[in-house]
Amino acid sequence: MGRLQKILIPSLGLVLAFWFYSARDTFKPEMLRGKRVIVTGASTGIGEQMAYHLARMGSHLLLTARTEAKLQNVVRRCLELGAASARFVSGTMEDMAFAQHVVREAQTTLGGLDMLILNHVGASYFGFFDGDVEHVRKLLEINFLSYVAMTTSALPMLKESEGSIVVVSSMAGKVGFPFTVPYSATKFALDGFFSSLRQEFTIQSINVSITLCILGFIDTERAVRAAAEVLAERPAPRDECALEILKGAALRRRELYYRYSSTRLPLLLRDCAAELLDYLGPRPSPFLAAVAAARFVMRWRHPQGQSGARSGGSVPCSPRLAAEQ
Ligand SMILES: NC(=O)C1=CN([C@@H]2O[C@H](COP(=O)(O)OP(=O)(O)OC[C@H]3O[C@@H](n4cnc5c(N)ncnc54)[C@H](OP(=O)(O)O)[C@@H]3O)[C@@H](O)[C@H]2O)C=CC1
Ligand SMILES: C[C@H](CCC(=O)O)[C@H]1CC[C@H]2[C@@H]3C(=O)C[C@@H]4C[C@H](O)CC[C@]4(C)[C@H]3CC[C@]12C
Repeated sequence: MGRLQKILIPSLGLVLAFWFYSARDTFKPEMLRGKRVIVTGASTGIGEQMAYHLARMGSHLLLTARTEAKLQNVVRRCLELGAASARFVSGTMEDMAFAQHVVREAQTTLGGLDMLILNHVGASYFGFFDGDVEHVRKLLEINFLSYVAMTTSALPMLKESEGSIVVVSSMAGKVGFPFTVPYSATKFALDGFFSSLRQEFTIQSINVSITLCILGFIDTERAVRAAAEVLAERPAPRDECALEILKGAALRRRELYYRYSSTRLPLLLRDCAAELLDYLGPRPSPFLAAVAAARFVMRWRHPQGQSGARSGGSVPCSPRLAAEQ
């Protein structure tokens, strides 16, 4: 009987887990047909690609970014691809009044809102933190506060439609890596705000889903220009990334990882071997990553050599730079 219990209970657990995961909904493009969607940061990159996918699925689109000429082209292409309707509002998300204005446009032109896709990101840099506090403040306004402002304004419409909020974040919003200090701070803030808000929605039975998207390196122009020479990782395609975000949103997933292998798996490591993940960092190159891993193991086996080994002035020294010195 005892042996039967030892086998039967875990087997039952496995069967239930398999049933739970395999019985989850599957995505169909019709899910987004006729939906009224705002996409921010839609003039280039992942936002532009999301607009094209939504257009093919027959959604109503309200696009926004700063550059009017680019938005005009994206709207034209969306109409060619089959969007139910497509329009844009141009302006900067440094201005919270503009963020709220975009949401009001959805009310007046679309008569409501089903999905709010928060994707825009202000320009930053890939390098050591330079101490520019004003840059951090400005980036927080663009990458975080405007997301809060738009969500707050859109909530009455989203409650009405039982709609969705999609927050495009990054691995840099889950794990601290060198060279993205201001950017990473804004992405961590998004997790804090939206993960807490999701809990409150559940408590209050508010049927508005929040999908937090954790992305790795994607082949958009700006990201490739900033980081491709430094990172060993090959960037993933932006059109596939855009589609995965929309699938996750339509299925009302709480979090989405793209690509899974370069985001979810390192995050599992974060929870059980955070120091190793710190040492590997944003994988500079296979050789330097191996050097960093070897150094980590050596230090782990001989902990007396630890003090000061990682400090390089006031800013921690990364494995990449440490190995280069
Ligand atoms: N590419 C990558 O490797 C990764 C990207 N991500 C996230 O994905 C999202 C999209 O990134 P990606 O497509 O690469 O970025 P892009 O730089 O290609 O696009 C950024 C968009 O934001 C708009 N934008 C920039 N500044 C402002 C502003 N002040 N006000 C309003 N709009 C602005 C830009 O348009 P315009 O200049 O016309 O205003 C553009 O449409 C971001 O949230 C980013 O953090 C996450 C992980 C990795
Ligand atoms: C530095 C880039 C922004 C440049 C600019 O604003 O002009 C960053 C934009 C996206 C970043 C990548 C990202 O978010 C995913 C990874 C997160 C890790 O913490 C670091 C490596 C990333 C590939 C990261 C690299 C910098 C960006 C390309």
